[in-house]
Amino acid sequence: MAKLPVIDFSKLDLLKPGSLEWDSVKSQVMAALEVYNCFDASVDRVVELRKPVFSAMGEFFRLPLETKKLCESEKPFRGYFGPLPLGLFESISTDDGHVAENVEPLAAKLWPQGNTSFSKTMVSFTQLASELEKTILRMILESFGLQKYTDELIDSTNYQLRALKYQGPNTNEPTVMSVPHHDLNMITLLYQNEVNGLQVQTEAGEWISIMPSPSSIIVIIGESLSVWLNGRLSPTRHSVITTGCEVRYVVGLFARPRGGYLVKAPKEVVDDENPMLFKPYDHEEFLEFFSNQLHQGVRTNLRAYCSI
Ligand SMILES: O=C(O)CCC(=O)C(=O)O
Ligand SMILES: [Fe+2]
Repeated sequence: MAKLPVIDFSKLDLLKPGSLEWDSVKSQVMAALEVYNCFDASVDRVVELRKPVFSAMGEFFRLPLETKKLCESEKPFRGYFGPLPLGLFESISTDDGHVAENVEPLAAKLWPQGNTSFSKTMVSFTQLASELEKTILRMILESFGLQKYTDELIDSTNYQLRALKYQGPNTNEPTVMSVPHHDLNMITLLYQNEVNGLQVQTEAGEWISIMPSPSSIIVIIGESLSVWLNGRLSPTRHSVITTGCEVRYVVGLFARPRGGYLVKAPKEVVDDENPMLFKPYDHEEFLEFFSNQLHQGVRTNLRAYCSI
């Protein structure tokens, strides 16, 4: 069975644009995306966060439902605490989760006596993941000759932190927890506990099961990056299928365009041979449309929403 390429990002802090090391990692990234639409970034520094992150998430998800619901729709938090089909899935998100001041109020709301280790741990993860995301984004833009747009894109990114919990389905029958989909944001980074389940579809259409190591951060391309690149990269189609009774925890960084920023393909990727495929759009406006449609039982997709 095909295996996702593993790319060594252990020298993340030392990788500098223009260096030989940078160019070598960049070409591995582009080669992996071309075939797999996805790759496994190996980051040794995340291993020391593994225990604290999953124990903080366990502490959060074990809180009573009424307590978790306190933060369900209060900005900068967004929660989902079921009921979903099967009632198996819960999640909580924080906008700009790399900023301690955004995560601390969540801990203060949930634990009246405070819980500084929860916010510290989650913020440390988001900071590390956002550094990795910026590096990968810069490499992708450079390889399309678009590096001058890197700062503009980074400045207009919301580094959303998301914690996900999947209850085990209590059966050995593979059970679909998340149907095949594309993420809507620019880039998603996923870090999971020992319970596997993520599957991704290669460019040739083959589905592969992801078996990450403790240092693996899985890199997924979302639809808005594909739109911004005028289709130069395909978004990663993926799903979650699990078995057994163990809880699956995933912490993710969902880098997405801020409201007010017009997502528009730069002129360098538009020419006679590559006409503009998508209308410029505002991501927050799209998300509002998306969520209204979802309430009516329709899952739209971004490329259809803004296609010309
Ligand atoms: O659980 C995972 O590994 C993937 C989650 C996912 O696809 C999503 O939240 O969009
Ligand atoms: Fe996803």
